[in-house]
Amino acid sequence: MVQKLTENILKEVIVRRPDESQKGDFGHVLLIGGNNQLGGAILMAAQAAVSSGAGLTTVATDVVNRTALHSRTPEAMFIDWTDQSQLDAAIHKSDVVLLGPGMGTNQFAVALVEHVLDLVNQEQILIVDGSALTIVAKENLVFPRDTFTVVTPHQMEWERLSKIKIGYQHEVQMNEVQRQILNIDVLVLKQHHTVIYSSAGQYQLEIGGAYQATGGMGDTLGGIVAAFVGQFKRNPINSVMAAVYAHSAVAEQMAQYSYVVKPSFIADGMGNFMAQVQSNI
Ligand SMILES: NC(=O)C1=CN([C@@H]2O[C@H](COP(=O)(O)OP(=O)(O)OC[C@H]3O[C@@H](n4cnc5c(N)ncnc54)[C@H](OP(=O)(O)O)[C@@H]3O)[C@@H](O)[C@H]2O)[C@@H](O)CC1
Ligand SMILES: Nc1ncnc2c1ncn2[C@@H]1O[C@H](COP(=O)(O)OP(=O)(O)O)[C@@H](O)[C@H]1O
Ligand SMILES: [Mg+2]
Repeated sequence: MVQKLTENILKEVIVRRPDESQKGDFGHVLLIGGNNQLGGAILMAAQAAVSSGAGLTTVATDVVNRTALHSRTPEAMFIDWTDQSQLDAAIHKSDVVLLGPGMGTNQFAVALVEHVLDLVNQEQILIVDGSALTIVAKENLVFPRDTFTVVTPHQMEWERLSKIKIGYQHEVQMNEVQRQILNIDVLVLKQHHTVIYSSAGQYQLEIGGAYQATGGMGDTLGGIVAAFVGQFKRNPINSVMAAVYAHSAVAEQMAQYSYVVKPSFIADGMGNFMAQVQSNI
């Protein structure tokens, strides 16, 4: 049975930060993506991660994106994704890896996805989105069994992965067997009124709307999810659900005075939104 995802999830997850704390306590997030054509995707994810409270954010991307990253989000660190030793060191240091926004699907991207799936360990959280999902589907790769894995496909990406056609992707299709075969811990099946499947049950978002139908909206969600699971560590499933709710709640607020809501505006609105939630506790 699909349950309604309510705003209560926000208060459960977004808690006051302890005074005795430092950036290392709020998650080191590594974002991997952005080829020489789709750099915007990883830039949006980076902006969203920083604005949603990731303690440290590193971006492994094509070198062509370095200046844009530094000028848009100087809080983020840069790694040239062809530098294998730097990349491996960054993967080892991170608490959360977001793999795929704007990555493209060429041979280099395929090898990179294989490498990252191989290297992540059981203490980390892996989020797979965008091109990386298309690669996993096309190359018949498997998600790591021991790493907590969150996937955030839109309906076509989910069709590629699960082989379930759009229109047949209702709740009974994502059962325990599929979860085990695909090694997915949380499936965020993005659509109008996104559905989230996990061992906690099936939850449907009932907020958000067509003002979100613009390129980069999912890339931004990926950054928010990464920041939330990185800093709110108590219950990763709840943290993913809170991220999904917050993303659309901010969009809904902005849609009151904007016909379309730019993904990067949602990123910028996150800090204020999270403060509102926390002060209402
Ligand atoms: N600024 C940037 O750098 C941006 C970079 N981006 C990056 O680009 C990469 C490719 O991602 P992608 O989603 O754009 O393309 P792809 O995986 O081919 O899927 C599209 C195909 O699926 C179909 N489709 C059916 N249902 C659908 C649904 N509910 N939602 C969406 N599509 C749906 C759809 O059908 P159609 O719209 O044609 O009817 C079409 O045939 C990825 O890494 C992403 O991060 C983008 O974020 C944009 C901004
Ligand atoms: N009509 C809509 N109503 C509500 N949410 C929408 C609508 N269209 C798109 N979205 C949301 O926007 C995001 C789109 O993700 P995705 O397709 O991955 O975008 P991109 O890859 O361009 O960043 C998802 O979170 C989806 O739920
Ligand atoms: Mg996407």
